Amino acid sequence: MEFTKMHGAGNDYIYFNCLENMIEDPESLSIRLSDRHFSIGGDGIVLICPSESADVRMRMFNADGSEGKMCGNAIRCVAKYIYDRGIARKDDINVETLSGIKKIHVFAENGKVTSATVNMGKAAGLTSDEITIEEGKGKFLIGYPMEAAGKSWNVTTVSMGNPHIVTFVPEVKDLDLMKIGPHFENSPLFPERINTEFVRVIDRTTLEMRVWERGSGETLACGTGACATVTAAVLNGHCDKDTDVTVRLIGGDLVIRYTDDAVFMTGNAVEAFNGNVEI
Ligand SMILES: N[C@H](CCC[C@H](N)C(=O)O)C(=O)O
Repeated sequence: MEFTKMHGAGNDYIYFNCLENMIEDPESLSIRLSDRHFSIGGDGIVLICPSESADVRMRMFNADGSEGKMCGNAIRCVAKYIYDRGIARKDDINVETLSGIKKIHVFAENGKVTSATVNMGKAAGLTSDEITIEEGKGKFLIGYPMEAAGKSWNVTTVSMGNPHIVTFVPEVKDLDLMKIGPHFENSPLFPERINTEFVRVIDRTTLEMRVWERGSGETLACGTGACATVTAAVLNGHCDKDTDVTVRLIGGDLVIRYTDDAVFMTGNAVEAFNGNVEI
């Protein structure tokens, strides 16, 4: 089957056009194809499916086969995919996700999308299924002391349609995420597991972030994670609302604007290559 390899700020997925036919067992396919040595390689796969209520429906699967409820970097690439191919050649595109319909405004040059701004919806607290801490159900937990990897960390909980915790640290470069990441991801505090962002505040409009993603490990960028990061920074007094904040990630920058009604994310969308794979 034909696939397209795309990335947003280096968060790379393998995309399949499922508008005509569905892929069986996407969970196993994601595990197999995400392997960076024995297959195409990626942070997971993304299926572009028909929708009754939007231009298309996005289903994304992490590298471990688990299905994510929302993916910020992937949704920009889905908008690029359908714009560039004339499936929906318009500046404002709607994409259905497991976390509702998201609106994407695309920026194109010579008929090809280069970047997009996504209305990621309203930031919220984690749902009662996502967290076992009573006071954290449905509300932001701000600076909650959490034990992980033999240390205590102050974390802030944020849902962007998928669950995140954000912790502010003096330095991110020296963190051994391969070692500590799984302790956060699999903490018993989060029954559906958790995405974790480690953040250094550079100034009121610039943050540096690394992420350990649920189901994919450390990725070069996380769109929902960058939105959770700026939300947590506003809640902790490090940044201002209604202001563009640049989140510096290993794979590139994302510009995030937190407002009380919605979080907006702007970033690139890049097509790397096309190919065919036995599925
Ligand atoms: N690992 C996430 C999904 C991918 C999110 C991330 N890649 C993004 O760009 O938002 C989860 O299971 O909730």
